[in-house]
Amino acid sequence: MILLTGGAGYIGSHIAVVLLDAGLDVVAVDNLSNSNSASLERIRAICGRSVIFRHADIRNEEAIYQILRAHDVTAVIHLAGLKAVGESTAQPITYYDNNVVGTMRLVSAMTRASVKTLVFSSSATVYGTPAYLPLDEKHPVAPINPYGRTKYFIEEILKDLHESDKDWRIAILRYFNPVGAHESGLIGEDPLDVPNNLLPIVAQVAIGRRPKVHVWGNDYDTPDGTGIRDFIHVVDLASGHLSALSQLRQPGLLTVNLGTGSGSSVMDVIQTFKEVSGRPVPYVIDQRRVGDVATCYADPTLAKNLLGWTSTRSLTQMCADHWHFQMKNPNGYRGA
Ligand SMILES: NC(=O)c1ccc[n+]([C@@H]2O[C@H](COP(=O)([O-])OP(=O)(O)OC[C@H]3O[C@@H](n4cnc5c(N)ncnc54)[C@H](O)[C@@H]3O)[C@@H](O)[C@H]2O)c1
Ligand SMILES: O=c1ccn([C@@H]2O[C@H](COP(=O)(O)OP(=O)(O)O[C@H]3O[C@H](CO)[C@H](O)[C@H](O)[C@H]3O)[C@@H](O)[C@H]2O)c(=O)[nH]1
Repeated sequence: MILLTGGAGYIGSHIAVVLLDAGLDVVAVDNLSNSNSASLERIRAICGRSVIFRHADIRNEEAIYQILRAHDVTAVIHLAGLKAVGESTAQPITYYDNNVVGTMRLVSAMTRASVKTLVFSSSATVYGTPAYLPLDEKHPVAPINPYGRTKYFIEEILKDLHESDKDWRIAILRYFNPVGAHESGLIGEDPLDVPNNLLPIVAQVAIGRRPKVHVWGNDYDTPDGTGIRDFIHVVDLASGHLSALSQLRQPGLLTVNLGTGSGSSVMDVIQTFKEVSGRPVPYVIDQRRVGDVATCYADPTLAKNLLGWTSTRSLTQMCADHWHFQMKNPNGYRGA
């Protein structure tokens, strides 16, 4: 049995599908602070079987311990956390409490239950401003906001834990920019508030929920002047977790990028989305957003060599699947 924290969320729901499809059993823990339990019903519709759901907070060590014991959990995939960069700057203590303290309570419960296999969701945001590209795992880490620092501190805590007890099997996965949705259109990204990330904004403009995309700067040192990111299909990202679990059959700690290795600009995304949706995507050029870097993409070689994992889905597929979910669920899971 795999415990999936944050299992009702965007990436968690896609990981649940990949795990169930691989024949594994899943217990999902989520406090639903940024998600809707409707996603869990949709998982059942896709896979023909369910995840077990426990509504709990990862900071509740006793509750997590009881769940680990009751379900004979052998490994944990840990996604639960807060992820909005701007909010983390306004509310740093909330972020440190939820993400860092939450992870400490979780690993304490795991230690008590003798469950020592952990896959952790980190982020390319730990690299901060790239000193060189593509970003490999040896690139220095220097996050530039509290959210990024929570990920960095958790990585360090997990390394210390592994140093202290070599029985631990830990995979730290640094995600680049997850986008898209399951091909069924049943699960996808459903931001509860105004989205910050590019794809959900573009999708909401294409469907008419917002008037236009604000392109944050077209004066970067990139071919079209707009920012470049390594967008990765969420289903490819999810399958990387299955590969990481297989690799953790031996004790050890690994830190691996999950990205495609190629970058697309903001204008590439808008143009591709326009093509796959057949809808206009009006945009306006605006000031640069504070804290943004010009270009960020992964060197995915280690993931290939160590995990035997590579991403396979194109930007067109990412936009098409994102659009499919948006069309089927114009108001997200609300009303589902
Ligand atoms: N989406 C991205 O761009 C991105 C990029 C890099 C890393 N990540 C990381 O991946 C993970 C999942 O991200 P996502 O995009 O699916 O976000 P999400 O908000 O959709 O999912 C996170 C889930 O965790 C739950 N949660 C939050 N705090 C909790 C707590 N204390 N106890 C129990 N549940 C809690 C939320 O309700 C939510 O369902 C996060 O850790 C995030 O930092 C995301
Ligand atoms: O309305 C928008 C939103 C975004 N952008 C641009 O689109 C690109 C991508 O922006 P996102 O906000 O979608 O993604 P970021 O790369 O800024 O950040 C995301 O990916 C990072 C990892 O690379 C971290 O995980 C971070 O938490 C997560 O939000 C940037 O050039 C940004 O300026 C716009 O032009 N307009």
